[in-house]
Amino acid sequence: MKLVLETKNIDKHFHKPKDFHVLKDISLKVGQGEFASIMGKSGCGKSTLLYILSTMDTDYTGELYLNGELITGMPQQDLSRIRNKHIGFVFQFHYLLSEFSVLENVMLPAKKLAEKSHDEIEQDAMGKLRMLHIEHLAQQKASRISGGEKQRVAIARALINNPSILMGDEPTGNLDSQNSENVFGIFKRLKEEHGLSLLVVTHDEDFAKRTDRIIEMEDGRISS
Ligand SMILES: Nc1ncnc2c1ncn2[C@@H]1O[C@H](COP(=O)(O)OP(=O)(O)OP(=O)(O)O)[C@@H](O)[C@H]1O
Repeated sequence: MKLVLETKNIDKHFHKPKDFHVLKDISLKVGQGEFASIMGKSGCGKSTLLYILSTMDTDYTGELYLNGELITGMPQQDLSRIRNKHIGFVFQFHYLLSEFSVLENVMLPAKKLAEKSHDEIEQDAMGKLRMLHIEHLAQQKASRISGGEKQRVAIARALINNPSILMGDEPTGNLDSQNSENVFGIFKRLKEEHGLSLLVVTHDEDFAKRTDRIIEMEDGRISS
């Protein structure tokens, strides 16, 4: 199986207010087309780990590989490009720009990457909206759509640069059960129809049970 994400022996300490060994010897692998979830008690280090895996935090020891390439130690400028191109991120809160239209929000990460023309990016963005059955919302202001719709727009935005992996930090944490189910269905379809890899931190056992693999964390370690 082709590996999309791999870590070797990741350790991290917080130094303030006192030394705290938050991540301990984290080695994990996520293959192409794999849908994995991370579970564990509040405070066990899940978000801290996801921050490192998504290349936003570089203050750790050990190694992080994306598509077989060593990411650890790369200059910030390269990291930001790799992040934008290869990693999609969906948070608990959608972080859409409320005064921009849905379409403009989805186009933003592709504009930042600046590899395609405005028209191509617009076509791609409409394609993602169609895929998520929200193309009718394209011209709506982001502030004027429902919570479930906002999360689907956030997923479309995370997919606009065709990432290798989609990461989620409690992506259904703010949603009711019907909208959570919709998001699970979308993730499953992305895996099955598009071969996307997904790694999702969740407290929702029902969600996690239906992923390919649950990575259990306990006190900064992977326990199973
Ligand atoms: N910047 C920081 N400085 C010091 N300690 C921190 C910092 N950020 C997080 N922590 C601590 O590190 C531990 C792990 O936090 P983290 O947010 O990764 O946990 P989590 O498993 O994602 O929790 P939750 O499920 O509640 O979101 C917690 O004890 C937290 O208080």
